[in-house]
Amino acid sequence: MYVTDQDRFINGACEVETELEPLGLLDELQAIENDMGRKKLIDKGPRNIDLDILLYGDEKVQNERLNVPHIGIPEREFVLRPLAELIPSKPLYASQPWKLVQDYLNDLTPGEPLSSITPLSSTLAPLTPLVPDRKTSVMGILNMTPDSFSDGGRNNLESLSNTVIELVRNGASIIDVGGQSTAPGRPEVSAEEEASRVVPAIELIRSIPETRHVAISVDTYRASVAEKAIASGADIINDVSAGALDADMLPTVGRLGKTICLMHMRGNPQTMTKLTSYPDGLVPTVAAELLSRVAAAEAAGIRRWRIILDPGIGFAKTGAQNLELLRSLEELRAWPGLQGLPWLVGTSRKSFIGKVTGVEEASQRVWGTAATVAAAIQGGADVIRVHDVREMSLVTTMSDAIWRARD
Ligand SMILES: Nc1ncnc2c1ncn2[C@@H]1O[C@H](COP(=O)(O)OP(=O)(O)OP(=O)(O)O)[C@@H](O)[C@H]1O
Ligand SMILES: Nc1nc2c(c(=O)[nH]1)N=C(CO)CN2
Ligand SMILES: [Mg+2]
Repeated sequence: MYVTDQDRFINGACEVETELEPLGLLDELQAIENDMGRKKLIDKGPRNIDLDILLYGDEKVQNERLNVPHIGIPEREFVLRPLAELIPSKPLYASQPWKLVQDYLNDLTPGEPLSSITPLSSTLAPLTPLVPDRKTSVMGILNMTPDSFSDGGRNNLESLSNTVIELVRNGASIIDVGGQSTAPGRPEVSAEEEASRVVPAIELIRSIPETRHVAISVDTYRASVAEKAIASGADIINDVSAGALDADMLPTVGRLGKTICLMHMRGNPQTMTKLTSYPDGLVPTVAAELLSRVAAAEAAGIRRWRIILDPGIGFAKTGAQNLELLRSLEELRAWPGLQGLPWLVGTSRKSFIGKVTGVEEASQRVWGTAATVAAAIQGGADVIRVHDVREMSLVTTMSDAIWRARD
């Protein structure tokens, strides 16, 4: 990981007993590194020894010299694997699915190539797209737009706080905060206005004990909004344009080291409804266009293990194309160059469901949405993005029981 142009090296974890305080222990470890003649010329590059403190009992340390738990743990399988061997009984993250990751890591044959682990936050178990019995994550939509079709504006912090607590109680492990609608033809708001809608929501979620551990995603295609959101505590940037609408987006997320969702779309929300021609086939074209966004993201410094893909249901697609994509998720997941990356699928209440079922009112499209969620999970989705969190969490649990069994 990080610097791949270097010799192979060995990683291990060990448990020690010490009377040293955390900073004293760091001093001791650094003295050993120095004694061994450590030279570090490239950040994360070759060095003859590296001694890090991963955990210190259950203590948390946060100062300019030391962060414990080590902030690199959630994205480093070379750390997770020896840790899982060492402390199989200790869940390292707040949420339950971590146990599954730990069991999975413990089952791996030593020496197997590293598999893929996508961190969502520093407290939530990462996505493990290659684990057959992984649980699908539910991303709950929190619209902070006054024009949203789902639930209107939310100015009142107390009711907002109840809303997010409810989302989490009902099964959301990720909250997707949006300050501007990307539905076809909705008005654009200024970046300042958009940031002023999402930042207070992020701060609020981080301040409520019950929701502090969820991952916060921000639905934006603007780099300046992403930067402010991350500064307020967001973990994931959900960019419906996959970085194409703002040249600063990919470098910003790369620099800040966060996870990004790259969604397939064409044009912008104003023009996309006309851009539905796929003469070389829908699935091959969506795959190829996503491959080029992945390449752009990596070139901008975003780590491959911090990328989530999304077929972009309802974006530059006809109703029939949305259905075809839902049917083809397995093929997309297996596409050469895209294997091992996690997928998010967002179908919730969208108009193709209205078209098929004849339900005009978006908020009444719950049953139709349920069928799409089941289909997405059958196709291998790792995250589903929904409005009706309670109902769709039940659909997810049931779909996982059917499709995410180990055999
Ligand atoms: N838990 C920790 N263990 C060790 N060093 C830490 C920890 N938290 C913060 N640091 C700081 O990180 C600095 C850089 O560490 P080092 O040069 O070993 O980087 P590295 O090992 O390449 O990176 P990483 O620690 O991310 O693997 C150290 O000087 C130390 O002050
Ligand atoms: N990642 C992702 N983000 C979205 C999606 C979607 O399908 N996927 N749909 C939206 C419009 O409802 C808004 N944002
Ligand atoms: Mg180190």
